[in-house]
Amino acid sequence: MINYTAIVLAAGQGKRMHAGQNKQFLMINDLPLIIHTLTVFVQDPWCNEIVLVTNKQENAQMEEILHQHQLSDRMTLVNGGAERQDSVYEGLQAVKRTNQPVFIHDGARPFVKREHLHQLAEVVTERRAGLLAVPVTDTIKQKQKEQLITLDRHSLWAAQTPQGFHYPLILKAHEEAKSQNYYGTDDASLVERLGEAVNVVEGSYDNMKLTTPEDLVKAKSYAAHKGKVVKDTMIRIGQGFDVHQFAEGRKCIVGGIEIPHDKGLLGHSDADVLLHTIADACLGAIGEGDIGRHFPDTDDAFKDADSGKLLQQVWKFVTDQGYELGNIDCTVIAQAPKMAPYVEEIQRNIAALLNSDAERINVKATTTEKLGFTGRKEGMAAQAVVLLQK
Ligand SMILES: Nc1ccn([C@@H]2O[C@H](COP(=O)(O)OP(=O)(O)OP(=O)(O)O)[C@@H](O)[C@H]2O)c(=O)n1
Ligand SMILES: C[C@](O)(CO)[C@H](O)COP(=O)(O)O
Repeated sequence: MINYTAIVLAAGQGKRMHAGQNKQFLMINDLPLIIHTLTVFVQDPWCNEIVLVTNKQENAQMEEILHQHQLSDRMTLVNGGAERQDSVYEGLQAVKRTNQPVFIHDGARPFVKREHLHQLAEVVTERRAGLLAVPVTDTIKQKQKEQLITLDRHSLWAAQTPQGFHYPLILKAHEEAKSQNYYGTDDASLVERLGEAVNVVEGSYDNMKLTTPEDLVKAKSYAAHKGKVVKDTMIRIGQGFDVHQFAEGRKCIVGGIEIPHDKGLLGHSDADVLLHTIADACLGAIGEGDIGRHFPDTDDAFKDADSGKLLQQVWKFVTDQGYELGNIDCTVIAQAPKMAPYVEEIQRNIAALLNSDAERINVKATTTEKLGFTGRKEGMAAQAVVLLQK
């Protein structure tokens, strides 16, 4: 997972839309245009910062619709400038996470696909600058006096947004353009002026920019038939529960961490009660049964197996189906050993196993007030809930 910041531009006037108001507020079926666009980023687990650039006169209206759609606390609002480029500059000033890729995106492009956002994040991380673009499909001609001269279509691409950059690079590009009073029609062109390569990620023709009334008709039809971002998100939830008894001469491994204790957990594998529970919750979420079905305790291959490796295999089933982690919440139930000193290390270890980050994983521990088998220190139990999304 690569975290990125999204600057979403909504401070224009939408004059070419001829709607008598900023096109960002126009309804595409049941949602305003800008809510469609923001939802893509709000729902992308890779996006951990959103800066929304608004028109000063429209602050109250924008705040109202953000509030209506429970998005107010997910983003920083900043006022834009006279031209798109001025608005981007204001957005850049408001970015807090300057050590991760920053994407600049038109609020008027509501249908960008998550897979392309992730490809862009990878390209920017490796090569500092990138943009989404598509090969042109019309024959493009250049007007020279009264004639149209045909250009070679094979080398022509239509630039889209987002365009993504290392923060210091795009800031420098904008500062240079500002000091020279140079205006370009996109951000990549400002970076090109510095002599830096901007790498292409082939996007989708669905990532249209709503500019004219005809575009609005197309967007409504697209949203109605297949592109409606809110309803297309698949969410799956799974829960797990597991118990292992204590035994002499065994290691006490919980969440992949060996915990000092006079007894360990008994099982066919390393008996990591917490990782088994999480694996079960993941399998439950994708409707794939439980770990007993995939790694039977009658199979010698799994004798003393490292449960971290089993969880990684389970996680591959999950990611092969296109899901990503929303979050995991789990509870270790044990009278002893004391778990609190190990909780953070366990969270980090689970995050590493799932190629995720520790903020998405919450591990709690409880005793059972000396009641039951855990209270009598005969064993340990664990529960987990996992949320997956794609
Ligand atoms: N001063 C400006 C101008 C444009 N934008 C934003 O940049 C995006 C792309 O610009 P465009 O499609 O040209 O939008 P408008 O400027 O609103 O449209 P028009 O040129 O027709 O007035 C839009 O999301 C728009 O809100 C902006 O934030 N600040
Ligand atoms: C940035 C852009 O969307 C890339 O295609 C485009 O250049 C914006 O142009 P606009 O005239 O400001 O809409």
